[in-house]
Amino acid sequence: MTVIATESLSKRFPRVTALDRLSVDIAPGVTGLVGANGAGKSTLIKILLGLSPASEGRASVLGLDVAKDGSAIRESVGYMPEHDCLPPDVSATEFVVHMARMSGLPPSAARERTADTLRHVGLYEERYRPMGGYSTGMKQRVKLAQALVHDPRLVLLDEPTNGLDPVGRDEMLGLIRRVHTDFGISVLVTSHLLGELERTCDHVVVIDGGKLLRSSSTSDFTQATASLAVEVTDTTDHPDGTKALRTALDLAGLTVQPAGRGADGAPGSDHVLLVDLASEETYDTVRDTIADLGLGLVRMEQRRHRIAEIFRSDDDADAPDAPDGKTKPAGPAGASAHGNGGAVDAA
Ligand SMILES: Nc1ncnc2c1ncn2[C@@H]1O[C@H](COP(=O)(O)OP(=O)(O)OP(=O)(O)O)[C@@H](O)[C@H]1O
Repeated sequence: MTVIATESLSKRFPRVTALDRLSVDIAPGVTGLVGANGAGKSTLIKILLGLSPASEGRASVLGLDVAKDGSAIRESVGYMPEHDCLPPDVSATEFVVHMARMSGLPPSAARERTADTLRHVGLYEERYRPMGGYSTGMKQRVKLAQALVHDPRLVLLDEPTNGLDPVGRDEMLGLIRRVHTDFGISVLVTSHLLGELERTCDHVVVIDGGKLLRSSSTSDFTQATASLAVEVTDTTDHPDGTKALRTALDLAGLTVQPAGRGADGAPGSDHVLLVDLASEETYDTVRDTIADLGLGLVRMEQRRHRIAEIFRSDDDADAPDAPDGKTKPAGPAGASAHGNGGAVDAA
């Protein structure tokens, strides 16, 4: 079963091709749509909602044709737009009730659902305050609440973590996950941060220049790219701390290489080591080895993923279909014609 299916979907504006023969099937669950700014994410969402016609190709949402059934789609689908769209003088309650009424709910059901959804997004206490005084995080929560209020089967969330600090991001990602686990609603969530979607989504679709780069389960992405970037200080005992650490980690049986220069030509650092994340214990081994050597730890973090790595893993695997058979990659050759390589980082 698919909730969203596109077939050779294209959208051309006079100066730019925003979507270029995009074919992808999205199953129920939480799916991340990742791409750099301008990759075509918002354009795809607008087509899926029946708000903007495609130039070519076909798309269906919940089995409905986007070209013909726009209003039926919008009845069953919630939409959280990217940009700020909240009237500053009204309260969250007034606004979400209004959106519920616009979706066809009778007044009492609209009030009830509004209270439930605002509670779900953690805005219950502040719900009667004018939204002009809300923080960015609170505004994002109201936008999420209005997308959920009419009890949709699917929600399309356009950059819901935009403008949030790391804590706010984590909270929003947790809420998004619970939209599916608590209510069974499928989610398509866009971001330019691959790393944050990896933590939240069952499946990740990557687009670049309007083309499909890759569509696969999140675990496939993580396995393909998991490594630990480690940077240490030098000491009097170890004037080249990085070298000493590399030798010790080799002896401890870990696979280590210098970060050097990235495959996409981005500058790396001679002082950063990349350690293959064989298991959770890798963290402990690295920490203990650094402590034994008496070195200072500057940073230890899961390595940032870059679009270039996705190209590389596609090459290595000869652009295979995902195990569930849903993937139809456009292939790295076509995708690399666009200039956004390296612009998508992990959170
Ligand atoms: N109405 C429009 N007229 C002309 N060009 C457009 C229009 N809407 C989008 N585009 C162009 O289409 C491309 C894809 O834009 P889109 O907004 O879908 O990207 P995005 O992945 O959502 O990026 P962002 O996160 O920056 O919004 C961009 O080059 C954009 O400038």
